[in-house]
Amino acid sequence: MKIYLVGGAVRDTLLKQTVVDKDYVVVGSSIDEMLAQGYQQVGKDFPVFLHPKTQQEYALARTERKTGKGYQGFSCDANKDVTLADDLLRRDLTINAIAQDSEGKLYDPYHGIDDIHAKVLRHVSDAFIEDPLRVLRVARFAARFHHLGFTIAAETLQLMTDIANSGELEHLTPERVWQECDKALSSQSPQIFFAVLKQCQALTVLFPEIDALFGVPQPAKWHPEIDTGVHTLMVLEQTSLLSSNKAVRFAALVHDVGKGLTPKQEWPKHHGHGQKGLSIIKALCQRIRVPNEYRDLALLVSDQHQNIHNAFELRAETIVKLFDKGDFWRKPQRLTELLLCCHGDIRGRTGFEQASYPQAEFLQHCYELASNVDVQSIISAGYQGSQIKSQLQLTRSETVNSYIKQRIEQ
Ligand SMILES: Nc1ccn([C@@H]2O[C@H](COP(=O)(O)OP(=O)(O)OP(=O)(O)O)[C@@H](O)[C@H]2O)c(=O)n1
Ligand SMILES: [Mg+2]
Repeated sequence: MKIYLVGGAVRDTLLKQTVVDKDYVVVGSSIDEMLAQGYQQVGKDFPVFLHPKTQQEYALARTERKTGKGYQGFSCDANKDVTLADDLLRRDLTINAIAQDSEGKLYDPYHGIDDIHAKVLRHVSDAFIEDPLRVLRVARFAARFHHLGFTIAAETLQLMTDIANSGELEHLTPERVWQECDKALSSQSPQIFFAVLKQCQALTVLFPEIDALFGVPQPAKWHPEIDTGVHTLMVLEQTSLLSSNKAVRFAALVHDVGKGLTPKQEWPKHHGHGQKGLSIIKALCQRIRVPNEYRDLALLVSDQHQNIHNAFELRAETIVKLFDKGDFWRKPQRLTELLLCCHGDIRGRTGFEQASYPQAEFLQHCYELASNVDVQSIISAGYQGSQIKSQLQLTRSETVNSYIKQRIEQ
């Protein structure tokens, strides 16, 4: 048998990127032989094993044939005669179909190295369409390598569009969709993931809530880019530049989904869109199993972003109530996360990419002052039971109020 390093590790080395995990392909072996050598089989449907010591993934070279719908409808053949070239042929992209032997020699029958130099994401063969998850994978690689200048080959984008239009994406499990989305959110340019899904018509199937924002206008005075879908991806881009926190990026993505519900006759205004968005966000998060931590921040951002933009017009009492509602006394980082999204929202407009956001500093200062109010002194002053809470709120509001007055006088 012969073992080759394959996939991400070879690609990322050639791209001079950090190698995350190592995948190996084993040619000329069998399940029994692998087990006899101490490898542990992990794949139920695929002959994939873990190395007894390193725990890295070793897969028998295989060919695949689609037998049913979705991710699981595969039958695979991993007999001893399957060659390296056969195995590489069934892989998604040419840049992922380069193998390297233990001496460092590269095997590249489908010209992945040329595509690395040309910065092209190109499918290897027609087998591409057999796995609908690849639509999401390619969108994710486009997001991950966007800063290096990578684009998707026209023929590959066409195949992705064909898959999207075939209805195959509907068979992907919610967990797989979220897994790809979550990885895309940690890439350098998450907005490209969604832009690519839009381009190949997969967005309407996978994220109809986001797709619905394209073609919805906003007032040109505040939004020179006008289109809400365009704005949404700009906000995701700008927020991602401000923060690598995936929950923050997700909240940025969905902050304006409520605008998709505005009746046409009210366009380009979107009264109360932040509150209208809440039910959409809840349904989206339930559908694709978004973690609660992401969902809760997204709900907060949708609900509060307009309020936060208007921070300088808010009364002290309203500001303190906002801190209560967001549970910031227990989770101070949530205020920071909310403010990052709001800053990204302001920057995610044509011509505002460098805008500062004084509301953030202002509210952070209000928060610090309010959280310094000492509960103990309220208790010592003789307040009891529910009085403590209302007195605490009152004192916090007074503290914030004197800061506001002092700011205005300056
Ligand atoms: N749906 C899929 C999943 C994986 N692969 C192949 O299996 C390899 C390993 O898959 P994976 O570890 O998921 O991706 P990597 O390309 O290694 O990228 P990463 O660095 O994210 O692990 C890929 O390179 C690709 O050759 C594929 O062709 N089709
Ligand atoms: Mg890998």
